Amino acid sequence: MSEMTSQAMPRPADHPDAPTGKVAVLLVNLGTPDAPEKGAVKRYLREFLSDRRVVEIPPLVWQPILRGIILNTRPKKSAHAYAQVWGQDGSPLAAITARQAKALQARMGAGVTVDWAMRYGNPSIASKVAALKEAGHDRILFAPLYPQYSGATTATAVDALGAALAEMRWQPAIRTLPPYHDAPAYIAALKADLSRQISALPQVPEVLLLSFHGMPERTLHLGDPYHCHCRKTARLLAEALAADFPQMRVDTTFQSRFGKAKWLEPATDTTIEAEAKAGVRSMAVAMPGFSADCLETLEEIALQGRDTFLAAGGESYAALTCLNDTEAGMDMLEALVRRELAGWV
Ligand SMILES: C=CC1=C(C)c2cc3[nH]c(cc4nc(cc5[nH]c(cc1n2)c(C)c5CCC(=O)O)C(CCC(=O)O)=C4C)c(C)c3C=C
Ligand SMILES: [Fe+2]
Ligand SMILES: [Fe+2]
Repeated sequence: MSEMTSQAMPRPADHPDAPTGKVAVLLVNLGTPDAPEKGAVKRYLREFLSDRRVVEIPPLVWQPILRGIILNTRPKKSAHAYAQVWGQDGSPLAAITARQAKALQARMGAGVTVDWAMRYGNPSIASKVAALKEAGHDRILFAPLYPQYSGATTATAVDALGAALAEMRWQPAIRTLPPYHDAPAYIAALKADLSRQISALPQVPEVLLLSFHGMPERTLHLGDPYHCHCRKTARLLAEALAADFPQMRVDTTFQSRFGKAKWLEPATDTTIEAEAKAGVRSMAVAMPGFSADCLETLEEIALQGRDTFLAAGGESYAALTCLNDTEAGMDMLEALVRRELAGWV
């Protein structure tokens, strides 16, 4: 068949050659168990902690430890923690990410499809990328919702995207959202939302901790930019907040330590205790590295953190919420996404 004949032939809308040109945004976060139960948590932790981007110990050494010890002890403890924060609509991380996608869809209008996926557990990145392609999206903005880049979060999400694309004969075109730790829209959203929350407290706290998820300290020396990104976010945010709350001291800490290696310091839990013991009576903790509230913010910081602070002599403790699907948070997401979609829509 000549080129001319084939071009003259009418093409049905569902023909694979039909130029659909549909654009999608896929919001991605870490992932969470399907239920706050031992079995579901074990499946989730097996996938998560088998990721060589997350635990950088040779598999021949790590897998026996993971399967022989950790997966026999941690799921029960973690399931109990998840049960304390589980809501009507499931895991907070999944429920909030779904709400962010819905709110962004409303802002972007019918010209762009917005969906969400998780790096571990469900809904998987592979299933969503395949479904978007199937539905005629030939351009996808892949947006891992980690303001600070790390190998253990951003890179592994992009790895999973790459693995999904590797299964496709005809791939969609891809853009990925870069880290946004110092984006003016991000710092402005945090300043607005945290100022609102702090102003609603009975008093301005003496100390505000900016608590970021930790990482093994070794990753810093290997060149992972995560620690530097956290420090820069903290500096810009502290400068922005100083205008509204000049008396409030702002410090940076790292939470959620896992395993035996040395992690980034200072640690959030020991700092909360040390501050109370040193005479600080009122404290607030913000977690700017989390785009959505999750186990690590709602259980570790809001519940355990309060117990620690009060037991050490503190009197007033507030765990501030993440940007989630607040107006400020959605203004930021919309701005970042529109910037990345330039030329596509
Ligand atoms: C926001 C950035 C995150 C970084 C960086 C990060 C690194 C990291 N995490 C672990 C181990 C665990 N993290 C767990 C939960 C968890 N971690 C993040 C985010 C980051 N992790 C989130 C958003 C969550 C919450 C998930 C939820 O369902 O709500 C857990 C599981 C829970 C538990 O059993 O405690 C583990 C384990 C490592 C080892 C690591 C860096 C190498
Ligand atoms: Fe984590
Ligand atoms: Fe934790």
